[in-house]
Amino acid sequence: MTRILIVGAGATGGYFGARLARAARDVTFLVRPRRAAELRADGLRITTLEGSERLEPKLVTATELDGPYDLVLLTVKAGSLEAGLQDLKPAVGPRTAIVPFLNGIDHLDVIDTQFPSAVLGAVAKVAAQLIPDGAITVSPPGASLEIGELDGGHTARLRDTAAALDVAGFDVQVSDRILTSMWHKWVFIATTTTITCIAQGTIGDVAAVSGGKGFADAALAEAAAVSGAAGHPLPDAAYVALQATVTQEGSPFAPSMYRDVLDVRPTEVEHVLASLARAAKRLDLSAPLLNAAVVRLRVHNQRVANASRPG
Ligand SMILES: NC(=O)C1=CN([C@@H]2O[C@H](COP(=O)(O)OP(=O)(O)OC[C@H]3O[C@@H](n4cnc5c(N)ncnc54)[C@H](OP(=O)(O)O)[C@@H]3O)[C@@H](O)[C@H]2O)C=CC1
Ligand SMILES: CC(C)(CO)C(=O)C(=O)O
Repeated sequence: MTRILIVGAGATGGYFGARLARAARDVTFLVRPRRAAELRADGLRITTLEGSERLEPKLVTATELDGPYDLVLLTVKAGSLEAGLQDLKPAVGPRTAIVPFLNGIDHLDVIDTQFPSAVLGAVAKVAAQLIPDGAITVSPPGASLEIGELDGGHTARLRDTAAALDVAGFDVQVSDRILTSMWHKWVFIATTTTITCIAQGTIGDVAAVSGGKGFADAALAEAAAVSGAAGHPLPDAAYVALQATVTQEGSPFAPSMYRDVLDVRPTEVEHVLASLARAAKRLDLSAPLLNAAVVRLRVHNQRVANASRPG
């Protein structure tokens, strides 16, 4: 059976890992000592609209890793990427496939440098949150995972990975254009983060005020222009659908980075927003809203860092 290692048992790793464990896949979570203690004491607790469940997950810490796994789901945030890859070293062999859940695309090169040819492209979708008591809450509309070889190839490891991940609780799709899918999700996450973090409200809050829809439209236009100029244009129908989503009245939607702001946690501003703003600059595109959101979130991150400094 495919040996699966989930790096991180936070919102996404905990949810997808729990679904795989429930389906009797051979799943181990690589966690740090504090999370290991919490999970040993309280179990891995997941709450969805259908109810709550508790699992006793198989855990390992970095010093306990004893050899390669077949498949690694990398579910740490961007700020923990380098350290996570370092910890992961004993678990990656010549045949290990790594599936990263991170938004954006810069991590692909970082992983490839450390573990050449191991990484698959991936788009993870779920609205999940690790709450302060260590449980994970998941909101509708459900979860999915799209994976693919970066060169679009149809390899045996891709087929094996998809088969190992094909369980109840999330959809799995294989794509021969995974980089484009990653760019398009990046457009979505950067747009909704820009809208909600600058305006300090949900998508519905912004759509409800005068000027809100125009602001949301403009944020989408900036992000989509970068994707297009980078070689991944949004098809017209996808653009129109995104436009409807980001201007939808009554929408309670808020991306994970806005939830991070509300909960006073550091955001992935450099990886998700600043990187796209830099791409805009390289491509000679103007992106004033993206740049404003970058500054807004850098200030937030600085406040969080200052607050956690002793004295
Ligand atoms: N949340 C969401 O709805 C979605 C998030 N994403 C993306 O997925 C990624 C993960 O997000 P999310 O799951 O929300 O993040 P969380 O913060 O909820 O979970 C990340 C987990 O990684 C753990 N971790 C960090 N470093 C290590 C390490 N070296 N070894 C083991 N565990 C480690 C942290 O544990 P600790 O610090 O306690 O040790 C934490 O529990 C992000 O890039 C995000 O953008 C994508 C789709 C949806
Ligand atoms: C947009 C969403 C919820 C999709 O899974 C996401 O990736 C995030 O909020 O970080």
